Amino acid sequence: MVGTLKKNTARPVTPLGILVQQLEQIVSAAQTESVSTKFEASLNSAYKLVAGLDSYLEECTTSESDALANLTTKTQQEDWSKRFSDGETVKALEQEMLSGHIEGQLLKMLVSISKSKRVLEVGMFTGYSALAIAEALPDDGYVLACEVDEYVSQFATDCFAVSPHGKKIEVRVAPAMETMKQLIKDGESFDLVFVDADKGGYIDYLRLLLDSDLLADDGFICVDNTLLQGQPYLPQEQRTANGKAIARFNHFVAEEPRVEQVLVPIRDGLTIIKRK
Ligand SMILES: C[S@@+](CC[C@H](N)C(=O)[O-])C[C@H]1O[C@@H](n2cnc3c(N)ncnc32)[C@H](O)[C@@H]1O
Repeated sequence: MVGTLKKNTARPVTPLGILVQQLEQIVSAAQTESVSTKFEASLNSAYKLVAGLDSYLEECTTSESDALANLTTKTQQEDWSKRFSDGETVKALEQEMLSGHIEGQLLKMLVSISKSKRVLEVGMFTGYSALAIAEALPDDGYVLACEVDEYVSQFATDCFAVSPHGKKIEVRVAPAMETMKQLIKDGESFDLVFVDADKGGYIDYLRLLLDSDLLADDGFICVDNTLLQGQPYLPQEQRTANGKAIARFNHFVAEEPRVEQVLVPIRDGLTIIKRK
């Protein structure tokens, strides 16, 4: 039946998305204020410059697979706040956590260019990035996804089952730090580690990766949300707990002599890190 499924609209969670929303409000306020025609024209021009960017990136980037598009729709249709209030998820989750088309395609490119075969994901949610990465891996490639929440883990596993690449993904439901320590004991190592879980844990995850053999010698790490809605460079009093954690993490990375890194301003910021 058409029209019975709920599709929530995502709120902006990237510096660009927030800027577009703020400019929208200023453009609309300018219509009721007596501003000069020249000022209004410059404002509209600034608004168009930023408002068109995300959809242009979508247009110019290789399309996502049907499996990834369906996973996104399913994630948008879920009532995450009810799942949490009903006690089905252990954490308050939201559709905005899903990385999506552009970042997913970047991860796919990195996997395929680096010829990675084994990928560790720290923080899976409904599985968008895990499945995107799996799509770029060879047939014998492997993704181990760490996720603490049983509900999303099952949600993702159901989505993986309808993709031919789903068989490359193993999910471990436990705090990621526990899983990573066990993997070290088991002598496992990975070509790429994608960190996208609790922001307060980022420094510990990175330390563990650098102090152990969990990251292969020529492996690399991608860390998500390192722009955290602009909070790390905005005045300190505007920072949430996650904003403070990311500001500390970015500083830690910048001061860590064993690595080189680049913060790519895609979506909410993605830092790519490798050993020197
Ligand atoms: C931002 S979402 C991941 C999004 C996903 N990588 C994607 O691209 O669609 C973060 C996920 O990390 C999980 N998480 C948070 N803390 C965790 C922990 N300590 N160990 C494992 N997973 C954790 C949350 O339950 C949530 O599903």
